[in-house]
Amino acid sequence: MSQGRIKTAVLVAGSWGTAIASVLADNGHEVWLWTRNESQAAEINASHRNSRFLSDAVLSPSIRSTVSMEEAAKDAAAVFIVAPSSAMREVAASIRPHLGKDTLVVHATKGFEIGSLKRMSEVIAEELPAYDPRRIVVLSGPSHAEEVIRRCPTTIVVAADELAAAESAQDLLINSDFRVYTNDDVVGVEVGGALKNIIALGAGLSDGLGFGDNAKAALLTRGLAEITRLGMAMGGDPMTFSGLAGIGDLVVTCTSRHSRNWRAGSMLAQGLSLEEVLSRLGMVVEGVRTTQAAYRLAMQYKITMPITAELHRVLFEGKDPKTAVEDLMERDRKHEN
Ligand SMILES: NC(=O)C1=CN([C@@H]2O[C@H](COP(=O)(O)OP(=O)(O)OC[C@H]3O[C@@H](n4cnc5c(N)ncnc54)[C@H](OP(=O)(O)O)[C@@H]3O)[C@@H](O)[C@H]2O)C=CC1
Ligand SMILES: O=C(CO)COP(=O)(O)O
Repeated sequence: MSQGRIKTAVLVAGSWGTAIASVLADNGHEVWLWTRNESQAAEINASHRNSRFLSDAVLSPSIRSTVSMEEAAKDAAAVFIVAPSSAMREVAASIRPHLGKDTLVVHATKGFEIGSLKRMSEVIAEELPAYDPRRIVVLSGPSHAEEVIRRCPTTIVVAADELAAAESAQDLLINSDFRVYTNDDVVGVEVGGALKNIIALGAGLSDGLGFGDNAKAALLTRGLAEITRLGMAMGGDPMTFSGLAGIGDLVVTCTSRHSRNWRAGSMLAQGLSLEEVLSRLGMVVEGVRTTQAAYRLAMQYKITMPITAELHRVLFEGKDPKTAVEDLMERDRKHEN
């Protein structure tokens, strides 16, 4: 079901947007990579590099970068929004005047809007009121940009209420290095992709404190239990959390040296403040805001999320991480399920 060469726009030119642009270019599509940063656009166009975010990669010369949203999005058959969750509403609103009725809208952002606690597809639907929300596709799964750009074998999932939209995204992205599955559980895929970052922060803390592999396995397993509980309460299919957007992404983010969330946790364990950690990393660490959002969502849905609650105390209430682990271990005894 190939769509042939089409015009695509990727917003924005961070690590993940640049990697997705590269997959689209590898598949022969016309790719416009939008950024708000003129010097970054100039570097991508002249040197085929995005040195701030993917310093080792040489990009396809066919990727063109622009600071003009009109140039990127006008007449595009597919628009990929790959902004941090904090910028999603602003970026989605900025494409509204240029979006065609039949344009495919895909987002690859992992987080919630902090004020409204909305999922990213809900934010996009609000900002694009003329667009059929059933056709908004979410892209998620275990996929570090640093490996995708090197064409390491990667599997991801694309989900939409209207399966044909997910299949269109699958068709645009799939190749022999990048295997794309479809799903119709938008809620589960979005919630799984967002919440795993909380557990990855915890895994980084645990590793940084030298707690070993048993502790990490415990965090992954009990973390998945929390993710599944909240995800199901929000309407997700339990099966999704055993898939790429659940356990798949949880494993890669909790174990990979590429993960910014894991690295942030391990730096916190060294005693750095949250502000210092974020400024040293210089890239988005979604798990910080997602911990705030999930803490509130857990209260809203009356779900027990002990790891999230302890991480919230460590990040925002000054609790010592070692005491947080002791408190987790000394909770009332429980049946596993
Ligand atoms: N990196 C990865 O491997 C993966 C990331 N993701 C998800 O993708 C999303 C984006 O992350 P990632 O690409 O890694 O982030 P990066 O930190 O690599 O890049 C963030 C980008 O967002 C831009 N930006 C921030 N605010 C705005 C704004 N208001 N308007 C326009 N541009 C803005 C930044 O531009 P500037 O430089 O001008 O500040 C920068 O280009 C996150 O939700 C993340 O969880 C998902 C899978 C893999
Ligand atoms: O979502 C990711 C991999 O699938 C990226 O995780 P980090 O944001 O922790 O680097």
